[in-house]
Amino acid sequence: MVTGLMDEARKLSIYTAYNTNVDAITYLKGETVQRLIDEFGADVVRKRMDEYPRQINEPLDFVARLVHALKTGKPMAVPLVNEELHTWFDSHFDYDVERMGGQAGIIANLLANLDFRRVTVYTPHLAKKQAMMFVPKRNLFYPVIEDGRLVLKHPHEAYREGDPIKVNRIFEFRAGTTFKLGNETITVPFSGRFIVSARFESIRIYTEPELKPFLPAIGQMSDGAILSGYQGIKLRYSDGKDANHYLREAKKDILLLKRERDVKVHLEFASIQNRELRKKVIYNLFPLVDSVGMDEAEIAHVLNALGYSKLADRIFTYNRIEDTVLGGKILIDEMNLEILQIHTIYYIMYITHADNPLNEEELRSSLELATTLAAARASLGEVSSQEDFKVGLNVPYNERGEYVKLRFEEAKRRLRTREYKVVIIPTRLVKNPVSTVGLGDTISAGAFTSYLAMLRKKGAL
Ligand SMILES: Nc1ncnc2c1ncn2[C@@H]1O[C@H](COP(=O)(O)OP(=O)(O)O)[C@@H](O)[C@H]1O
Ligand SMILES: O=P(O)(O)OC[C@H]1O[C@](O)(CO)[C@@H](O)[C@@H]1O
Ligand SMILES: [Mg+2]
Repeated sequence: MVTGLMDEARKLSIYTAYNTNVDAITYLKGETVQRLIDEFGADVVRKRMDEYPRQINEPLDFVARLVHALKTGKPMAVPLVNEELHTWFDSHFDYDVERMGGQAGIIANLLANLDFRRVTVYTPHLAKKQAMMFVPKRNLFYPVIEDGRLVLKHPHEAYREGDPIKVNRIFEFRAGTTFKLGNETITVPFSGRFIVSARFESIRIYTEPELKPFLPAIGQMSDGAILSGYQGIKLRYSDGKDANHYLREAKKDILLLKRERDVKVHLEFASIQNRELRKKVIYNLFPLVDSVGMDEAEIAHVLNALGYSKLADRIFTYNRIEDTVLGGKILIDEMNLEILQIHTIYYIMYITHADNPLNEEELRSSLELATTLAAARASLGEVSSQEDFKVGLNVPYNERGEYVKLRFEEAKRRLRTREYKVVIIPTRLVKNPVSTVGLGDTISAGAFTSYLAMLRKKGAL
């Protein structure tokens, strides 16, 4: 059934923007973490963990946030604001794997590999190295303006010498890894990734002014748009520009995309450490988009920014289904979203209003496709073809699958859900994933496009 749905989804044309980067991946071993802790001293690390730095200014900030992430097993991302630290990272870690990073880049490659009709990707900075990380597929395009006209070229033909390049450091951690923090023995509870996101002045999240007038045309030729990268906006820049400026432009972009055709827009949320910025992104952009996707740490952060700090703490600490449903209901109501998708390690959930054109079974099948796609990527490292997708079908549901369903039924009885459609599926979880970074992007791309495919079949797109 999901294979048939994938065939439908593949008929779509998708636009995706804004963020791409190079992910430099390190696979963390217990000894590596131990060495870091020993270098700074357990007490010093613990003290900095209590201070909970929101950005990385010096190596100790990194070590403290990394150890915190490992202790909770949560997917976290912390901005790196001090460019000089690259040298420190280089002296402490080997980066064997370099690959496409950033929601827009990952999703563009994925959908192109799955033979979608047309994938148009836009990223404001396209250095040669970045461009070459795009897959050599003929259905993949980058918009270029030539003689005042919109021309679609493959990213390999569209790079600009001299564009800045952004490198994020990814630390993949695995459940069961152990190390000691002083007397405390820490065992990592879940596999995941810790992202050190480069946040430097030179990288901006925006559409170049020459391209902007063509956004209505791009919207018109697309069945859906997947936008992300807003987490990369900084509150202030030295040239006087600020987050308000970039968010105003981001709002214009969405309205322009929708001008000629009410193209559905999905926003893939990513961790924003700064609460002020997080709030701005939520309040400015969520009301303009149709669909939002995020992970469990992110929904907790979002609810916190909206003032629901107790609920946020509960989700962050216990990840209970009932709390996530409650949080999801709050979010789709306050932001009037058409659909919200939350992915967690054990389950994926959709929440819509009761009048959504799709029925619960259809919504579930969209999530089934999403987890199958993620399982394929986790097994293989990359989904390079339609055939690869099928690998996901052989990955069993996680061992808590039945428990998840039970708790969900309980939650539905306890909470008022009549005005909503809430569906959940257990994840297909790969025991030894090649990597986990980008699996959430994969889930969201699979979920949103299959959702669109079903809407289209019903004449609701
Ligand atoms: N080993 C695995 N096998 C299959 N799916 C996984 C595995 N590990 C994580 N996932 C899925 O990937 C999601 C990660 O999403 P997210 O935290 O948004 O990552 P990213 O932002 O790096 O894409 C999890 O919520 C889970 O559903
Ligand atoms: O927030 P940034 O720096 O744009 O980075 C996003 C990060 O999220 C991912 O896209 C995974 O979701 C990584 O590939 C990337 O490093
Ligand atoms: Mg994510």
